[in-house]
Amino acid sequence: MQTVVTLENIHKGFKDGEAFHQVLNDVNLQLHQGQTVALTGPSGSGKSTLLNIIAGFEIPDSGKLQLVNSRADLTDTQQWQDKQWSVFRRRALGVVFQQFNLLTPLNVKDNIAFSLSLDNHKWSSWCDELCQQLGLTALLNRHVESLSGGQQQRVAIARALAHKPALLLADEPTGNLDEQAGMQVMSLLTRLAKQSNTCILMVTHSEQCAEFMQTRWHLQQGQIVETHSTAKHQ
Ligand SMILES: Nc1ncnc2c1ncn2[C@@H]1O[C@H](COP(=O)(O)OP(=O)(O)OP(=O)(O)O)[C@@H](O)[C@H]1O
Repeated sequence: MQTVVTLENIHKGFKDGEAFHQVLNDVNLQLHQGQTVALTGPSGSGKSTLLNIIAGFEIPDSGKLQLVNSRADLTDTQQWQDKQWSVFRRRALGVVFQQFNLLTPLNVKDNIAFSLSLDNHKWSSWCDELCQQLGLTALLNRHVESLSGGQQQRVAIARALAHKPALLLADEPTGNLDEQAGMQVMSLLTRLAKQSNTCILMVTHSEQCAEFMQTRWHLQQGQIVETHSTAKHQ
């Protein structure tokens, strides 16, 4: 199976006044095509930091991060400049973070189409299917700022999956939804990711959301201390 991410001996800390707070302390992991993982752990344990490192929004203090490139090989990111990071993000990565970062002057369709256009993709039947399954078809011409939090969350998911990324990083992707809507979105997200063979690494505090992923990784004291299979809904 194609490996899409490897982290070897990753360390990351932040200065806190005079003190130094070690957040990730020798993290090692691999993610493969189509694999789905729930990342859990106490508040402040470094879950978002780990996602930010994989997305290139934070640079590790030490260690090796390899990511899949456009030829489906793994590449060491140490020498990557902004250009290589942006190519990786628009070709291989989808993100659904807590702030949706939707383009508020645009409507739903243009938000999704804009992100596709960054890598010269056009609207396809897959986009129609995504929108239909996410209940967005009737909302395509609505400005995103007029949508509810839950509707915006579904737009963020459609935008993240429209280019069939090799990797989806999701940080509490159902955080703005009530329990029933959250479960529906999780079910859709995992089904759609399966259709595009996308690997998902999802941060969650919700036991029920975690059960939609095949595997559970628990982050504590800077390390992934526990891994086991969950996959209740597979
Ligand atoms: N840019 C930053 N500058 C300084 N400290 C930071 C920065 N980013 C994260 N931290 C600190 O690193 C630690 C881990 O933060 P992180 O957001 O990764 O945790 P988390 O596990 O995602 O937490 P939560 O579940 O509450 O969202 C926290 O103590 C946080 O204050």
